[in-house]
Amino acid sequence: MIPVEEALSRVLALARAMPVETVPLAQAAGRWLAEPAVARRDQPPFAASAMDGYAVVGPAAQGAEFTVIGEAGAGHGYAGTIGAGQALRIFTGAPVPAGATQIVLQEDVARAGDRITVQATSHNANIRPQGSDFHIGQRVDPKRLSPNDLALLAAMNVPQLAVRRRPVLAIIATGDELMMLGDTPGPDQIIASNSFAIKALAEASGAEARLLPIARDTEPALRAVFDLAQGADLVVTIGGASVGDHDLVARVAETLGMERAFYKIAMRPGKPLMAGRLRGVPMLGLPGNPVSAIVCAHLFLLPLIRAMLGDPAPAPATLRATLGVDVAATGPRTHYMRAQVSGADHPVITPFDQQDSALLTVLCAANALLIRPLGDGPRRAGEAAEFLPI
Ligand SMILES: Nc1nc2c(c(=O)[nH]1)N[C@H]1C(S)=C(S)[C@@H](COP(=O)(O)OP(=O)(O)OC[C@H]3O[C@@H](n4cnc5c(N)ncnc54)[C@H](O)[C@@H]3O)O[C@H]1N2
Ligand code: MOO
Repeated sequence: MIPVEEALSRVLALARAMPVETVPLAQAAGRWLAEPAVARRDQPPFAASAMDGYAVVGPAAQGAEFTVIGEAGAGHGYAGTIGAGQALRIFTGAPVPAGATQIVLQEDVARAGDRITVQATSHNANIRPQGSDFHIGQRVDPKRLSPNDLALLAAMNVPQLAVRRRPVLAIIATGDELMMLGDTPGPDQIIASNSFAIKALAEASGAEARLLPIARDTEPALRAVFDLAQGADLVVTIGGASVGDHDLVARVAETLGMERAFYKIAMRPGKPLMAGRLRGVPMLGLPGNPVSAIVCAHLFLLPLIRAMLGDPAPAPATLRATLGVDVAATGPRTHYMRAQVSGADHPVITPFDQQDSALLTVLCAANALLIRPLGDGPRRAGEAAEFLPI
């Protein structure tokens, strides 16, 4: 058994950056930008009015009078220049005319024909200078693209983006007891439920996941499903990782040439995790117990996917909280306890009493994994602890 940190660094060492492809901006949400994108214009491209009102040569004090000589709207600038005593009717987003230094809010003037009288002194210019958001040439560096990033890049007039290709993840559930959702389970069977969590987690992290047929517990069946995984960028098996007579994953993967990075980790749940390189791509053998498989996905699969997509800091980001209850000493494995964190400013974390790695209901009630380091002594309520939000 190797420590979790060592296992993670060996998993990340399996990652190769995905190739780059170009996609239209409208299809780039959630994708990983691979190369800097560069603004092709200033924003705003001209000094723009921030308010509906009147452009004048300021400062406009209470009682000042101006003659309105024209109008500018968003998309319709005014070609002339504003001089002392003159005002231009102007609307939010319109280019500020030459000469004007202040936009007086329409609420702050009284208008009679083409004359306006300022009712209240204001020192706000209400003008957004040219380039006050960004300048031509400003870069957006590689990152995962949020909806906000897409708005920024669109404003920068960048229609195409160089992004990492999504890694294709092949998911192989193994075991004679498993049935596909929708089929009728026999008396000794359960639904292959883990695959759906793994698929959803991987897709939320930027991969494209494919559920392969369930592999029965024979070497030829497993080999046949491994063959179906060819072409994937990443292979994940679920189950069959332990020491039982029917746990064939390691044996079959090795006959297919898997170079093992490690097998077995000092963690709970997830001890029988296996990792390596199979037919040129990373492979993770997740344990079958539902919570073990899903916890291992958070700790190893998602960081691996992030590393393949170019994330420079792919490791899981942990947070700190105060223990809500006393906790017992840990054994020789780091324990990832299903827990509830509450309180935004001063988070308090409380693990569930039930920690069996088969309990999906407990996992679903949890919003965090309380990390109890291996070999740690008992801890009292009120002490600090680390957790991983899930
Ligand atoms: N003698 C020992 N027995 C076990 C050990 C051990 O060290 N010595 N380790 C235990 C630990 S820890 C785990 S975790 C499990 C993992 O075993 P496997 O990876 O071989 O998983 P399976 O035996 O195939 O299945 C375990 C459990 O999970 C259910 N399962 C499997 N796949 C799925 C799926 N896709 N969806 C939902 N549920 C699934 C399966 O039916 C079993 O109930 O081994 C312990 N045993
Ligand atoms: O991964 Mo195993 O559940 O440690 O139960």
